Amino acid sequence: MSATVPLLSAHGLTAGYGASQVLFGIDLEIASGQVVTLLGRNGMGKSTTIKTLIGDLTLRQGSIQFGGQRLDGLRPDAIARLGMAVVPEGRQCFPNLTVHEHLVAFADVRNGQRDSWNVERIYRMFPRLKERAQNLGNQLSGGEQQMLAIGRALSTNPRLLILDEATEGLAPVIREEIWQCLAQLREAGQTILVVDKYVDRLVRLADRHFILERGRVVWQGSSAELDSDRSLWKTHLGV
Ligand SMILES: Nc1ncnc2c1ncn2[C@@H]1O[C@H](COP(=O)(O)OP(=O)(O)OP(=O)(O)O)[C@@H](O)[C@H]1O
Repeated sequence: MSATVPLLSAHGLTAGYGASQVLFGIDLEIASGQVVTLLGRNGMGKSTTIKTLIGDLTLRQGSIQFGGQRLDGLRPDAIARLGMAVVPEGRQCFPNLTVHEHLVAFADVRNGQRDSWNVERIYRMFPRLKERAQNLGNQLSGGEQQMLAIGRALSTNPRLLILDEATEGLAPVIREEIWQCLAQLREAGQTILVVDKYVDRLVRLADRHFILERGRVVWQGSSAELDSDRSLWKTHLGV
């Protein structure tokens, strides 16, 4: 736990879908500049936690503080404006917008922020997007769409970048490009929350990990702790 106030602090999150409760009191903290993961087998509540953090799903109990502000009850667009950007599962690029249009349409330069993400900086991170600048969203490969989804999220200059299964369905070489990009973002001080299943890669990328099981955090710790205890991998992650 960091000595300073965390960028994100969630306590006792309870949420679900209709009559079905999925989260049973999730506690989560992310310090500024940290890369944190949510791990767990399929259906354990990782995406539901993210949907609750970004306001897509109603928080039933508990509280969320982000950058010193309470988020409970705020709409997703208000939460996004406070600096939370999500790269969702399935990427969701617009078929009729060009790559360039995607990167300028949502751009937001936060006041006084140095080194902000403008379109040139995003093209430097993803040279392939520059080559494809005038192509439409539906003309891109899966990997290019994923890079665009990350670039679009960065264009809002988020304080917290959230990736939900960002490497799902990508070829190993493209997946590695995405990991490299996240490593560069980490070097640049970007705070990131990642959901993904490649634990062996995530222990090299991230600082801390939270393992979910049936809507509860059953373990949290550092990469070194997770790396050195393979029984956790077997028991909770099935790897
Ligand atoms: N829209 C929905 N309506 C009803 N139940 C849902 C909905 N989305 C998810 N669930 C259920 O909530 C539980 C948690 O799902 P969630 O997607 O959060 O899991 P996850 O840990 O992200 O796993 P996965 O890797 O499979 O996405 C599962 O039992 C799932 O079936």
